[in-house]
Amino acid sequence: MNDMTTTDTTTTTTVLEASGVTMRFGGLTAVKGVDLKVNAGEIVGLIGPNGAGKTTFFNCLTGLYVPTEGTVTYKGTVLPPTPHKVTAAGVARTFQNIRLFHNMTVLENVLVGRHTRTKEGLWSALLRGPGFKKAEAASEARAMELLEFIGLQHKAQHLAKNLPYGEQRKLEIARALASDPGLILLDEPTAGMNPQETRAAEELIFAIRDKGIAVLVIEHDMRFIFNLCDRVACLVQGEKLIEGTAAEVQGDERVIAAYLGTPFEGAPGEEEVAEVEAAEAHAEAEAAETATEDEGESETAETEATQADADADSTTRTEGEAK
Ligand SMILES: Nc1ncnc2c1ncn2[C@@H]1O[C@H](COP(=O)(O)OP(=O)(O)OP(=O)(O)O)[C@@H](O)[C@H]1O
Repeated sequence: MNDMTTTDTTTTTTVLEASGVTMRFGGLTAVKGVDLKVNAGEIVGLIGPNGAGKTTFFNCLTGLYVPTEGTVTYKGTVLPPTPHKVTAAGVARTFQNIRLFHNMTVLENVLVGRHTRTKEGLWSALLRGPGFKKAEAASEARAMELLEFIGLQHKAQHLAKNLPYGEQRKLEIARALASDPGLILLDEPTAGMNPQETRAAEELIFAIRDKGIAVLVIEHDMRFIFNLCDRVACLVQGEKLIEGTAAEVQGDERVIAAYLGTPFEGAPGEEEVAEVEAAEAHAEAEAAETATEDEGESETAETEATQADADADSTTRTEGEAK
């Protein structure tokens, strides 16, 4: 994206293509041979239970990790394995844990995101020559435009740390947009947000897509993801379990099983799940047995108490009669 004008979103050009991406950490394979495409104008969701490998996959796409195997291309060119070069190539991202410069202003945070698009060199910056001043003014204008886009222009001079949580997340998105990406990767953009903030985040992501920026988003909030995404891929234990439209993925029983923890055919850890279920069934049966025993005991105690009352009554009556 090089301006804020709305672009045609009907094109099917592939923006990002990950082929056979594998990431191993010693003996642990966090991502196993994952293929994924994001086309221009698309919002693609990446879901999966905790520890499924979603963030690791993002890190492989953005140069934070060099994949053990596989390739990642952006608009047909293999992405360089360094984060700032990936950003310069046109892929921006946000992080699961907000990474703002807390003691800098809102505007300064967005300006930091502009650095890959600023051509002025060190000497120009030090001497603050006319070239630098012109570039600085242009960057500031662009940053203000982005703040307006996310609705934070009135807080440009506030310190980032003083923003409410939902606005800090928005600011992170504005900072990522400042590098004029063609693709933005959002890692849990609604984490910790209330329902209103989540709704606003959804609108913001649609607006980003409408500006011609493709979106790949990781989220745990299923309602959010299925509302938002054109396609959704689900990772389970590092592998892509399924990819399809929101409706296809939402209704797939393997996805439901992955989230609810029910075993499905071929699922890793099936034996362990069966073992846990057997143990739970055993514990339930024992609890039911104990409850029956307790019931029996309390019934006996009740009978004994009734009998004792009856005995006491008859004694009283006998005593009365004797008087
Ligand atoms: N730098 C690392 N070194 C070793 N293991 C790692 C590293 N990063 C991630 N892992 C492991 O890789 C697996 C996948 O983790 P990852 O954070 O990618 O999952 P996730 O799907 O993003 O989870 P969540 O939804 O909880 O954020 C986990 O078992 C994790 O412990």
